[in-house]
Amino acid sequence: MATAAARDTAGSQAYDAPADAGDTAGYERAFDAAVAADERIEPRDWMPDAYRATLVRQIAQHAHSEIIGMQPEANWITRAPSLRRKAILMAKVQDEAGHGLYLYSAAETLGTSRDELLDKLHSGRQKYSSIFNYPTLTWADVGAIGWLVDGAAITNQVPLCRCSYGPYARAMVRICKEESFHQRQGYELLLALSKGTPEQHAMAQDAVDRWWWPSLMMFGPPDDESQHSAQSMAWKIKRHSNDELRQRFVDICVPQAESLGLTLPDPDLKWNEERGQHDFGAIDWSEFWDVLKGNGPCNEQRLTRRRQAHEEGAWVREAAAAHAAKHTNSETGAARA
Ligand SMILES: CC(C)(COP(=O)(O)OP(=O)(O)OC[C@H]1O[C@@H](n2cnc3c(N)ncnc32)[C@H](O)[C@@H]1OP(=O)(O)O)[C@@H](O)C(=O)NCCC(=O)NCCSC(=O)Cc1ccccc1
Repeated sequence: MATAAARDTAGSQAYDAPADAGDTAGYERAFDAAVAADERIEPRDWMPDAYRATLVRQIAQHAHSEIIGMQPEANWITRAPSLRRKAILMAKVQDEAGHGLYLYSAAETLGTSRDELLDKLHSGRQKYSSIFNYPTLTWADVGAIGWLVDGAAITNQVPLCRCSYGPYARAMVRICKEESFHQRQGYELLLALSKGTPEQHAMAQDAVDRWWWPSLMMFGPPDDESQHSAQSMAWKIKRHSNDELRQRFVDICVPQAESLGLTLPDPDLKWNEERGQHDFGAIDWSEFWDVLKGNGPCNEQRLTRRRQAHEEGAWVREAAAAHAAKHTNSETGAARA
């Protein structure tokens, strides 16, 4: 059997599949053995239908989050306080579009088309991250998104670089590198505000107060309410539970908040010597489920804008398809001649 590294360079190839193509139990055993041995599953490998469906669900939701996630920050591009900040923010928002595209491509390797996924997003049949249903009220929110939202995204996504499905795992490597830059720019932006005038400091604190709890919700429901975690962890799609990653994020943020000179809005947040981790207050899960149902402050605005952008982009898709067809025809013509 090829090692994960060898398979990464070799591209798509089947793991040790049974000789008899009708031997479903044999395929299942080979798939389970490949997952147990930490091998990568590649697009042409046999995989259980439910594994494929779980990946499409998660990767599509992830891709949609990147694309919808462009909106809250793009809201501030025209109002960035300096040319430097504007250039950084434009680069960040462009990176997010790129992440969405890698992820849609990864989902396409599972036999689902991008049109189908976008249609499901636009009709509300597939989700995107709850976090992007909150408004960006001040410039400091751009910093809070970078520090907290990108910070939470990295904490969740670094383990996904070891996901059992090859195309998703490989997409995550580059995405995590770029998210790391995003997180640092958010931290640096908040630090500048925190050390600025009393008004700027207050604006930074207010942004952190509003984004802290929704950032903790990004990791998903508590483990005992997470319907997909057990199976996704058995398949090594997810490597850690929602609560484990949430705890890791809290422990990372506490010293960073101190260095920023900002406080986290949780009176119950304190170091637990025995556990070697921070205790933190109760999350308002009713708010989370309500946002998922479409009742967050910006759900309607985000989806309306997305549908509108898709319609406005129709001519670009048509022109690209016409160009590709012309190119293919002229190549075919050249080959005939
Ligand atoms: C951990 C989890 C999100 C959820 O674990 P699972 O095992 O999949 O589910 P579980 O059983 O625990 O949940 C039960 C139900 O609840 C749903 N649900 C749960 N949580 C959420 C939520 N927060 N929002 C909305 N829905 C949520 C879940 O889908 C399921 O519903 P379903 O049955 O599908 O209808 C997982 O899918 C994952 O790691 N995804 C990849 C990472 C990813 O997508 N990152 C996105 C942010 S990227 C970013 O931020 C970059 C950026 C930064 C700045 C600016 C711009 C861009």
